[in-house]
Amino acid sequence: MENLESVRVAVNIRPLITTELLNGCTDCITIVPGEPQVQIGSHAFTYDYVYGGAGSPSSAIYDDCVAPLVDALFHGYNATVLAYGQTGSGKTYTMGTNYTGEGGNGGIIPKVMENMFKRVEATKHSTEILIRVSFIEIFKEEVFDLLDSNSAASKFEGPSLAKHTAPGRLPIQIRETVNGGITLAGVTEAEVRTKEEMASYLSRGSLSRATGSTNMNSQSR
Ligand SMILES: Nc1ncnc2c1ncn2[C@@H]1O[C@H](COP(=O)(O)OP(=O)(O)OP(=O)(O)O)[C@@H](O)[C@H]1O
Repeated sequence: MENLESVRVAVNIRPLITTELLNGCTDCITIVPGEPQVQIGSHAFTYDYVYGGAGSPSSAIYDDCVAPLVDALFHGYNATVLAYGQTGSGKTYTMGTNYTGEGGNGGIIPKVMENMFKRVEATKHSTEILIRVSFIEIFKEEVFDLLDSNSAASKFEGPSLAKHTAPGRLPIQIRETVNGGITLAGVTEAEVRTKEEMASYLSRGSLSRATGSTNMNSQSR
């Protein structure tokens, strides 16, 4: 039955970070043993998976939740992995979108890249596969192309500067296609042939993000 569900929800509980410990914060979530269920006070919430804390190790997220989607891609399906949570809850860390190219491959996206190209390599004699990447940021209800080399954001030289809204960045337009789909007009779709090439777009786009640093997320950048 589980595989028939097209949407599955996993919770990744992060440990308290140093500033929280210094402020005397304590864990408020307990995991119901043997169940994908967490308890906060008198409220219990059930998900498809629970990682971190006393749940399954976070390192299992890719194999459990994402590897089947990568497999499905090669069978012609679309797949989306969406990280949702308040600021500082661990979305960037879990997804791996603070990628610098040096180590730190624990996030979901670096693992997707690695496994996609393994698959491409294994099937290259029988199948031709075209991979294109886009990297956008939705910031204050506008969409920005993080791979646009003409954009002011991409010309920023370091991650510390990239924390601020880039002046002069032009948002891209969201349009509806004739058949009712949604398209991002003119968004960069870069063709990539190797994992390294794709990783360079991820690290370039990561540096161009304008997302503000907050007290809760500043250590992840
Ligand atoms: N599973 C984890 N294990 C250890 N540290 C973590 C984990 N998840 C997040 N952190 C740390 O918690 C802090 C906040 O995480 P992160 O920046 O990923 O949050 P975020 O949800 O992306 O925030 P924002 O929405 O503001 O961008 C960072 O210091 C990060 O290194």
